Amino acid sequence: MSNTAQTLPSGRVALSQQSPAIALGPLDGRYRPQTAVLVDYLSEAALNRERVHVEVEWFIHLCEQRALTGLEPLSDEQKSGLRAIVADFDAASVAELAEIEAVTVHDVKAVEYYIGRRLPGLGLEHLTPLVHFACTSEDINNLSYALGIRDAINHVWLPAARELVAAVATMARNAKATPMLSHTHGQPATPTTLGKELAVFAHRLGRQVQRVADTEFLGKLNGATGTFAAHTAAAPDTDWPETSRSFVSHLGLTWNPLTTQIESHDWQAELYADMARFNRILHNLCTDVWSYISIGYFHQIPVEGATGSSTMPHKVNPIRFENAEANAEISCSLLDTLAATLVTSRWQRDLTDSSSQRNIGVAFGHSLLAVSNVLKGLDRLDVAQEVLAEDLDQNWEVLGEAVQTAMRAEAIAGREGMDNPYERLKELTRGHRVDADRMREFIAGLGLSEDTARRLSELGPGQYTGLAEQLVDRYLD
Ligand SMILES: O=C(O)C[C@H](Nc1ncnc2c1ncn2[C@@H]1O[C@H](COP(=O)(O)O)[C@@H](O)[C@H]1O)C(=O)O
Repeated sequence: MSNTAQTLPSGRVALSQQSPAIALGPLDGRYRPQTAVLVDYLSEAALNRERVHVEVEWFIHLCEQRALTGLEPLSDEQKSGLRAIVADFDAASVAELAEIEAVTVHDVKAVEYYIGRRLPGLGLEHLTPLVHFACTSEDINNLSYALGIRDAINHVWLPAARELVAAVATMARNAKATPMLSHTHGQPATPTTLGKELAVFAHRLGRQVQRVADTEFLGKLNGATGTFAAHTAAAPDTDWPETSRSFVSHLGLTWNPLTTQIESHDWQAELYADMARFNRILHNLCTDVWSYISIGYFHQIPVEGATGSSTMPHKVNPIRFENAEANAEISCSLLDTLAATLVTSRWQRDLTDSSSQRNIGVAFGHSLLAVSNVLKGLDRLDVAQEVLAEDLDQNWEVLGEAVQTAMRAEAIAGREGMDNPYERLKELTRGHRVDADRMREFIAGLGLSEDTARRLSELGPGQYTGLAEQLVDRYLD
């Protein structure tokens, strides 16, 4: 249903009819400055440009391979003329394709005609039947998507994700020796360091980034039902599987030899599962940092001129982390849907993948937005050392674990009087606040060996951080 009226029934201006066009979705509207970079790889226009690219390269490949009687390798001039169709693809090309597609009602057929229109200018009119030769649309589509997704990953998503991992790792190193009370189950627990906790996130995110970087981008070109039927009917003497393999490899993709009409999309499902996992770990980082901000462990550095709350002037809200949470969730829901549905296609094909793959850029865009907001948010955090120290000092009972474990070691070494260590510490600490004096007095009265007693007496909650600092040094990449 289209609404072409300039005015709505309410008398309001029809925003849908304004020029320049007003976006429906936030990625092309409010958030466009952060996400426009993906338009070059994952927009419909980029898909069509990639389709032109694949058709042109297949045309050149068939000539180079002399795959049909009468074909000769093209001259350098002819090849660069063909490749210029791809290089020069612009807004006018988008409009022309739309005009052709309005007639064909078939997007890939429109690309074929678009290229065909340009062959006379290159002295190649006699080779018009070679455009889209023996191809089904999916031969072109799967390769075009694989190339667009690969480039979006390599040129956009991975650099952003790596920048984020590096930023978290830098924060982790800077805070590797900053003691912090832990909160397992939300309750005071064995202290750690802020840096070690951030290192966990850098490590986790880094693993997912590596999985994404290792993605195998598969492609196929084998005709309407994956059998090279049309190819062999037309030219039985050509080694079509090899011609297909060398073509797909020449594009920089991994050849998939066994498919139905469609490339099975399993590699996409694998990639989206990894990206979704990255988003979820990022979401976990956001909610942890948000919580640390809320209990004062981080100060947020106010942005000059910015407003926190429209009514409460004192506030600096953690909006970057909240925005990232929402965008990570939306990205995950799209990635999950794509991963779950793309692996299924009825019999030799149904067209659901065509419609759902049009949202790949949206899924990537929301993930990119989440990453960009976390980067901005982290950049405006200061560690509130005094709050961290004060919280540790209020929770001396967390040393109960240290004392009971040292007592066990003493008992195993044969020292008398070390009975029921856990129970004795439980009696002292469970549900009670224990201050420094009480804990030290208790330790002094235990009858520990001189060495252990000295070591424990030097321990406060701020020193009971185990190997946290060394773990950051040794294991954070
Ligand atoms: O090579 C072929 O085309 C073979 C054909 N299968 C198709 N394969 C790929 N694309 C096809 C197919 N069929 C339609 N279309 C065109 O896909 C477009 C779907 O539009 P949208 O739902 O917006 O993604 C829209 O442009 C459709 O016209 C078959 O019969 O098996």
